[in-house]
Amino acid sequence: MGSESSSPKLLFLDFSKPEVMTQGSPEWETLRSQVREALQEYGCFEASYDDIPSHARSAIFGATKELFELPLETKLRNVSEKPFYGYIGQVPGLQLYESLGIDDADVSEKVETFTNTLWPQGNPSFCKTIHSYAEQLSKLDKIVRTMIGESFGLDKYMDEHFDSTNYLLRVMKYNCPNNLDNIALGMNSHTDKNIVTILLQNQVEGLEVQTKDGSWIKFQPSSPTSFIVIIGEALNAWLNGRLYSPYHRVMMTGNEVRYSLGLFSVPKAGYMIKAPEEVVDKQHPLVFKPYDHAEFLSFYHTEAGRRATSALHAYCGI
Ligand SMILES: O=C(O)CCC(=O)C(=O)O
Ligand SMILES: [Fe+2]
Repeated sequence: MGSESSSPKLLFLDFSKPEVMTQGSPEWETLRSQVREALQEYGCFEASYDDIPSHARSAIFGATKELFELPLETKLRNVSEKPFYGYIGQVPGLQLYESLGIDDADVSEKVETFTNTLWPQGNPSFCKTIHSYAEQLSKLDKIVRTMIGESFGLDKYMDEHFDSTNYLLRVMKYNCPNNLDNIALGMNSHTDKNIVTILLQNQVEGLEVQTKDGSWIKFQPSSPTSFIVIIGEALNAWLNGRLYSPYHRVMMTGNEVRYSLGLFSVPKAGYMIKAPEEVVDKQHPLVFKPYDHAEFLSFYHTEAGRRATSALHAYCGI
């Protein structure tokens, strides 16, 4: 146990079969238990999801490259009043990493605004590719959340829950380390603070996920078309800590550039994340006071928030 060579693989769950996608079918219920099991144990799983076919995946990586090839001064136009939603790059200690954020990427007018900021003359094919990817993948996010909600008996809260979240698409590039054999940090170890994250990477590996016992699993997809679903602290807080929100990081080796896309479901400002009574009992006493995600993020981005082992516990732990 514990060594990287013998480390377990993440569970592989198949969201491609139509029977599985019919809410209430026996296949749906089987998958729902597997989702719950995977998220309790690892906080993440590998997913196959054919609703984004291979030509759409090629298109999204084409659009991603096109975006990163823009001059730096153009990419810097991607700004946002929300911290860390805009362009990020040239960060000291994180030189390989560069990313841009598209808020409300499932809403076509928002993607159009983003596109026109970077291409004032317009770029309809980029716009369409990004929007249809986000829109299609948001369905997988909703399936996963519906399954989790059902498995905890929270069906009656789901409409409000979905209405209180939106989607950020973050497009990421990790340059390769200069020296071969030189492992380099692509992204620091962190937990996601949002609800659910769904990642797609090009063929270049690098993502590692920490298990409860502290060992690191390298994400080695069973298929190059797989997604990885990771849950964030906001979902775990809503569920009164009943799942596990894993630390993960990106370690780069070799001489190929890694591209990845993360679709993040995020609580809207003003939505109080409060564990419903169904998930609180004697065995599971309340872990967090109700909190507003946007206010928590402001704390997280302070010195005290960054230094805390768990920023969420420091902010609103009981
Ligand atoms: O690029 C990846 O695979 C991981 C990205 C990630 O963890 C994040 O953006 O939160
Ligand atoms: Fe992450």
